[in-house]
Amino acid sequence: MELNDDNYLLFPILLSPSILIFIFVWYKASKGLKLPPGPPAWPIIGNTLDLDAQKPHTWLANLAKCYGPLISLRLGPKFLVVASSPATAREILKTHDKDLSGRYKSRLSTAIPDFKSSVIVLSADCNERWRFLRSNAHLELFSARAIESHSKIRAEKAEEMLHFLFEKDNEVVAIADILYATIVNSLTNTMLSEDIIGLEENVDDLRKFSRSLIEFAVPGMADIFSVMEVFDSGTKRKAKEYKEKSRAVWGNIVRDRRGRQKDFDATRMDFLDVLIRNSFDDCQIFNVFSELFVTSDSISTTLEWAVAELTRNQEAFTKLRDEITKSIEEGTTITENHLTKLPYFQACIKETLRLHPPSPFLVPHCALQSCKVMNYEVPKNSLVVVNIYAIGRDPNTWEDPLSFKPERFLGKNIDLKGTHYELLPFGGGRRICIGIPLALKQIQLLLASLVYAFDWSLPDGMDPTKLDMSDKFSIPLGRAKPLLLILKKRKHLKIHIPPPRPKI
Ligand code: HEM
Repeated sequence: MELNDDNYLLFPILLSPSILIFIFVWYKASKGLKLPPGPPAWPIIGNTLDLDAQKPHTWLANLAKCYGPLISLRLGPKFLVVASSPATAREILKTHDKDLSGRYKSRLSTAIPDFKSSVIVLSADCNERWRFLRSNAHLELFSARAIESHSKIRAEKAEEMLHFLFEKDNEVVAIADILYATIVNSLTNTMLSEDIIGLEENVDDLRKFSRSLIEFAVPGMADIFSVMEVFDSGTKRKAKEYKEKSRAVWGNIVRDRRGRQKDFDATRMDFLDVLIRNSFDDCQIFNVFSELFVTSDSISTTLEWAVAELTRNQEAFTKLRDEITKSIEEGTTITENHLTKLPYFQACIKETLRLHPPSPFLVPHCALQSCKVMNYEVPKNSLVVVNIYAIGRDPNTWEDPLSFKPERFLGKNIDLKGTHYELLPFGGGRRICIGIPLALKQIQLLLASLVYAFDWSLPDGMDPTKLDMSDKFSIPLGRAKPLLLILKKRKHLKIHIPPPRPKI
């Protein structure tokens, strides 16, 4: 029998008297702690059955309204601590950053060979290996020099997307899929100098693989209730699937490159060469790449939300297009550098990330040490999350929080670098996202290209103000229904878009 996260029927059988005694002792001991407030918990199972797995972000936001900006819940014998205000986020990501900078070590992550020595996002703590990978990824992919040197790749991929969409002129397109394939290829070209998917291909399989990695960062039922380990065949199966799929995606590329190392040309070195030359084995390389490529989904999801919001808010769309148009010289291409100087454009991106953060809880942190946050105990090994979805929609922080109003950011000194605790789409502290510069460049270039090159409309003459904006919980937090859009190439485009380069 396979254990899955919805399977609670085994509890009565599993809870033998000795286990009950153990949990009772633990429960009594934790009673003495002054934990953050939270909803009443059942003995033994805690709040596990209360958790709304369909909409945890809104459920936890509502709990914060009842119990305050720092709450605690019990997942069996484990604690979950949730911060839902700028002040409590600051406590987690700045004041207690060192103690709370761990990641959850799930059974799934320990079932993969060499996992802990080849991941950044999911590294259980900030150890030497994490530092090595983080600094090398920074140097090769995200430093100012690296970002600049890869700008050609991003421009080429944006042009490929435009040509593809010109071909689909006036047809209905699932815009997130095309953006996703564009971003995946842009990222894999940056990391290992190759495309891995065609724009016309179905992206579902690749996206499914990418989303399966999220499960590595959170506890499943067998993590929470160790008595269930005996029934847990799901972990083994998922680990096997991950290994097979990661080999299928990266295996040939890595094998090929190893074969070409004798002709190594230092002037064309990419991140894959760096890993090979630092003696990473195949599995380790697959882990590094799988983890980094997951982020393409966050970028395309952000763009899909931005396009949906701008479709619904015609006034904002017109203002944005005017600003972009004025900044482009006749006969030139859209370039990344001038986009950073457009205030309304930057405000639209911040406003999208405020309302629709792809990671509504960041990547869950884990307490490496017990510590006191705002006079409450956070026990060692607690799972600690910041509900940035709740913070972004809190009327105590934002006026008219549910409306898309980029103007709110104009003239305000609020950036995305993790020190303005009311806006934290990339997290903060030592586990802050290292891909911020790349993610922003990519979002800016692709959004500007779509706004500038096309007139947008919805299928069947649908009224844009009636567009359904519901979300469906997943990581990244995406739209409940994919955005279907008709893009019509604008007449008299004054930018130059070179013809696509023939594929070799
Ligand atoms: C819209 C796009 C993106 C969003 C919203 C985003 C968001 C985040 C968030 C919330 C975290 C966790 C921060 C925390 O735990 O406090 C994170 C971590 C990370 N991100 Fe991103 N990210 C994006 C794009 C990227 C890209 C393009 C890359 C690289 C290719 C990247 C690489 C990483 C890495 C390596 C970490 C782990 C840092 C660590 O644990 O030390 N991200 N990101």
